[in-house]
Amino acid sequence: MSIVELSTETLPGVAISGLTIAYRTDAGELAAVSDITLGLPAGTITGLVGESGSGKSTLALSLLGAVQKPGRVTAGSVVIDGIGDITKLDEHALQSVRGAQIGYVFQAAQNSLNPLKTVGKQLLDLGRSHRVKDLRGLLREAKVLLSRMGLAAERVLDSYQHELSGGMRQRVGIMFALVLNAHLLVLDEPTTALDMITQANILQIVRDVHAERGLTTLIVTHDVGVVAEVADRMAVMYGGRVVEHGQTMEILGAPRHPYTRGLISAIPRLTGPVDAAKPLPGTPPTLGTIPRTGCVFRQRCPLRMEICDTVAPAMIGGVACHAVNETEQL
Ligand SMILES: Nc1ncnc2c1ncn2[C@@H]1O[C@H](COP(=O)(O)OP(=O)(O)OP(=O)(O)O)[C@@H](O)[C@H]1O
Repeated sequence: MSIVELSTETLPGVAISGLTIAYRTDAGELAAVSDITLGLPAGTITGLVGESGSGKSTLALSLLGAVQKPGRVTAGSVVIDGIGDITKLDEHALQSVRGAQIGYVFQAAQNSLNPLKTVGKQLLDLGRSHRVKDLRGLLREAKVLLSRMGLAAERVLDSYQHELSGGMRQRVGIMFALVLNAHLLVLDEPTTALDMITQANILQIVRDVHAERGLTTLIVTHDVGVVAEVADRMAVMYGGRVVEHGQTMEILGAPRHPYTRGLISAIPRLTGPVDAAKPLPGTPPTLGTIPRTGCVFRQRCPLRMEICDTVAPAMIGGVACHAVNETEQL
């Protein structure tokens, strides 16, 4: 195996359509992700951003067919080029695509290694579980990736989790996500809990590996700064819905949805007055308090209109907001 050059036709794009994912709770089955339609164009990095509880991880898990009980996909599809609708695959088929075609690094990847086995041993386990015949080739590929990420490959493969720093474990997680040559990469909060320098370093690695390998990447984060740093495109989630999506530079330069505007003006700047950052008033909804009719953002919205109480705004031109759509049509 080696790092391969891919033509754009072979890259897997993803089409999420009308996707709804609900969790069973004491109060009944409640949607954590509601009617999301979103494309991840082949070869791009998409940043999925939103506050805690907005449904980002649930959406990311659905790309791997890995939504866990008590959760389930209740409507819609996730079609990955070359794989098909992942929501329709059985567990056996899912196990063979996970890792091999879809690489992933989940939240808390820093603690997800097996503490009792060296990294190298875990790599061989991964290879065997995917019936890789050339295990030497797999080790070679892992070493290439680890060195590429600035690590002493031999030493890392011989190490146990506790012998590696948080940033090193994170890079090991990325190696595991890519070593089977996956072309779709899902990263959930890959830099949370890392210091600024290590965070910048990991993001640089994500950008480089993405470009070198021609990946399609989804990066989940609560940090708009991370999106600004790496993502070509971005999608903003609130209360289980995507409220705005498009090119990162366009959205950051001129956010249209009132929630996106709030998110961006809440970021403290390095320059300028220290009190210039304006936190969004109010708190985001939880699974039990997401409004089930009308707009999910209306309780915190400065542009609220009567229709927002009863009708969920459709996504028009990349933004789902009655007020914005009305103003832009004038
Ligand atoms: N196993 C579960 N059972 C019940 N509810 C769940 C479960 N997992 C998540 N939820 C709920 O679904 C909603 C979305 O959670 P999710 O983890 O997808 O959000 P998130 O945006 O990724 O947040 P965070 O950044 O805090 O992980 C939340 O209200 C959460 O409490």
